[in-house]
Amino acid sequence: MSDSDTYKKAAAEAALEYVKDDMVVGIGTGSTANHFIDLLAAMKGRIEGAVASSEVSAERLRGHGIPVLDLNAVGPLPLYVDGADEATEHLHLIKGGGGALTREKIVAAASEQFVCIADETKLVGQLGAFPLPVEVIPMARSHVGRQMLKLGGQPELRPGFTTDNGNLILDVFNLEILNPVEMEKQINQIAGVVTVGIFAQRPADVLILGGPKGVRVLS
Ligand SMILES: O=C[C@H](O)[C@H](O)[C@H](O)COP(=O)(O)O
Repeated sequence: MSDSDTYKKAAAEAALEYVKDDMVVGIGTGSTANHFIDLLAAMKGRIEGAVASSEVSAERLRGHGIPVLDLNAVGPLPLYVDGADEATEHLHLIKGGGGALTREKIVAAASEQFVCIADETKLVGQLGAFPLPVEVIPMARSHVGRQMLKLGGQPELRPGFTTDNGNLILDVFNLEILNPVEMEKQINQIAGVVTVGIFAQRPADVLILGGPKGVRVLS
């Protein structure tokens, strides 16, 4: 296992303490969330099940025998655990490197507590070095791309990628995200945008960072 993977796993392990008996747990997507899913398997008899933020996570949960439930059938969730591509000390995030941002934002919005797990290299002073994923309706691809140029970013269509919702991803390079809450609102309002990968209006509640010196918790 690489160092980065070891740190991701350590963060995932630390998140297990937020899981309580009989919970339905919201589950994210990506390599860090995968560690969490694998560790959660040991608790499968104690939780009611999980709501997945992607088909790939649902598959992995089922592979461990963890029941995957429909968000509409379970109502608000007590806990959501997911990774991030970038995080600030204000617990604002960029997510969507794996393309699952829309369902992730839905599950985060429907959860009382959002515990974000990551290796400590994800902690940044300002969001935006990671190209910002924006999920768009296919016919709006060019229109949204032009609006991103006006905001100062360079959009690139993620090649050969379709989201679980049948849409496309624009990865927007070099955006200066000085005010994540405002930028999230502004991009969300562009016609054809399904979801922008800034998670600031609903930030994480807890950020668990794994690193060479152990695990650090920001909240
Ligand atoms: O769409 C994917 C998600 O937002 C992931 O949580 C994010 O890309 C981080 O992934 P990883 O844990 O693999 O670094």
